Formats: sequence, C-alpha cells, structure tokens
Amino acid sequence: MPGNDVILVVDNVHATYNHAITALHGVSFELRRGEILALLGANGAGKSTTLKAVSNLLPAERGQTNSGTIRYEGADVSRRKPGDLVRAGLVQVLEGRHCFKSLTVEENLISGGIGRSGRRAEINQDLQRIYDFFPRLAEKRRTLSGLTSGGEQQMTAIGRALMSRPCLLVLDEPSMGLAPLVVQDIFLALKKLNRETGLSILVAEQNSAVALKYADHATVLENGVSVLSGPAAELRQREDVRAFYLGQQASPLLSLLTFMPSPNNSEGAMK
Ligand SMILES: Nc1ncnc2c1ncn2[C@@H]1O[C@H](COP(=O)(O)OP(=O)(O)OP(=O)(O)O)[C@@H](O)[C@H]1O
Repeated sequence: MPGNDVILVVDNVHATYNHAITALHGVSFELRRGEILALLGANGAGKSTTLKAVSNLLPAERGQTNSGTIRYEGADVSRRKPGDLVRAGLVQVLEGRHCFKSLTVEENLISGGIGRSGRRAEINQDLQRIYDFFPRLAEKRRTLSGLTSGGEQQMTAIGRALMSRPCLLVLDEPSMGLAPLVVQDIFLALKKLNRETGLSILVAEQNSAVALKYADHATVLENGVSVLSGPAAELRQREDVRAFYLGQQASPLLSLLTFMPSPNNSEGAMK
C-alpha cells in the first residue's frame, strides 16, 4: 500500500471508448503529495484519456476504465461522481481553456466557487490570492473573457479551478497554442502555487521541455502505455528522452544546445 505521502495512484489502467477503441493499455504512476508530475507523450498517446480517467469523466465521453485502479487519497475514483471528486479536492482544467466568454474575468473566477459554501469575504480573499499568483488577471478583472488573450483565458481557467480550493490540480495541456513567454508565465505561477501552498499538480503536456523544467517527476506515455517514469531532472538528461521528446538528435553537439534560448522558443529545446 502506498503511504500517506502519495495523493494519487494510477495502477495498470486500461481504457476504451465505445467499447471498441483502446486508448490505454497499461498506465501506471504515482503522484506524491506536494509534487508536480508531468505526463508526457505525443499526440494520441493517451494523456487526456488518463486525466479524464483520474477525474472519472470517461463515462461522459462513452469511455470506460476496463481494468486497473485509480486511487485519490486512498479512495477508488471510479466509485465517486466527478462532482464529489471536485468537492474532495480533485479539480481538473480541461484542454482548451474553457471560459464563459460573455462574463468578465472576475465573474468567471467567482463561478468556480459556486459549488462550495463560502461567505463573500472568503470569496474575496480567494480572488485576491489568485490575483497575487496571476497579476494579469487583476488588471483584466473587469474585461469580458472573450476579449482577453489566449494566455489570459488559460490563466482564468486555472484561477477558476483554484476557487474550489483543490488539493490536486489536474491540467490538460496548459501550453497549447500559447506563445513561449506566456507558457513560461503560466508554469512559473503553477510552480509558485505548488511551492507556497503545497498544491499537488498533475499536468499533461506535449511541450516536454517546459514540463520537465518545472515538474518534480514525469511519466512518458506511448500508444496508451506508460513506458518511462522518474525524476524530471534525470529524464531531462537521458539521451533517448532528449532525442524523442525534446525534439533533438542524440548527438553531442545538439545536446550542448539543449536549453539555449532560440528566437522562436524561449525554452531553446522544442517539444
Ligand atoms: N472521445 C473519444 N472517442 C473515441 N476515441 C477517442 C476519444 N478521445 C480520444 N480517443 C482516442 O484515444 C486515444 C488517446 O487519445 P488522447 O486524447 O487520450 O491522447 P493525448 O495524448 O491526450 O493526445 P492529444 O495531445 O492529441 O490530446 C487516441 O487514439 C484517440 O483517437
């Protein structure tokens, strides 16, 4: 049995859609409390499916976990409704930065706190905390979300999730379609949140360079199977990871260029 320091256990999970399409066939990893774990892999590797299984959202997409177990705080997630998991502190930001475009940034944030009980003073306190982590949202608090940038919408989606006061924040591809500097801002804020509040974070990313820079541990998925897990710092150094997931050949010359900034990508290393 994993100890109390493990908040999430994913053990040999197999999943299908429509009882026909196999999306996962053997995904395992553990997330320790207070850590950031990055789930890496190419398009279609099974990252989103894994995250949806964690939040028990697969049935909503005619999907299902066929075998294996996922335990959040020791409890089997398949026995709990997604809303109950949110109330228990497991909150997911789905891919695609979903915001209510016709509401202001602040109204979007407040909507994230609706499910929980809380007095106005508490809500204001939580809003202030979110503005401290994402100062750009404070500047745009009265702007309609539909008129804010992609990065600000992603920050709003994360901020709205934070209004539920999560213990485990699950993020699906927060970097998608955003400029490298904005991606940096978002990951820096996530790291700060993690360090200062102890929030555990599970983040699926195709942008392996950024994810490995900020995560404590990482798991690599290939065709629905977890093929590699370890400390992010160690994975960053592995030639095979550098070659296949950081977009570099395993040549000594290119290895030297790993984290040098380039004009198109402030990380230097492309995904
Ligand atoms: N709603 C769905 N119905 C049927 N098949 C699906 C559905 N969602 C995903 N799949 C399939 O499951 C497999 C895993 O997809 P998934 O979206 O989990 O991968 P991913 O690693 O998140 O990729 P991406 O980065 O492109 O989102 C793929 O073969 C995909 O086509």
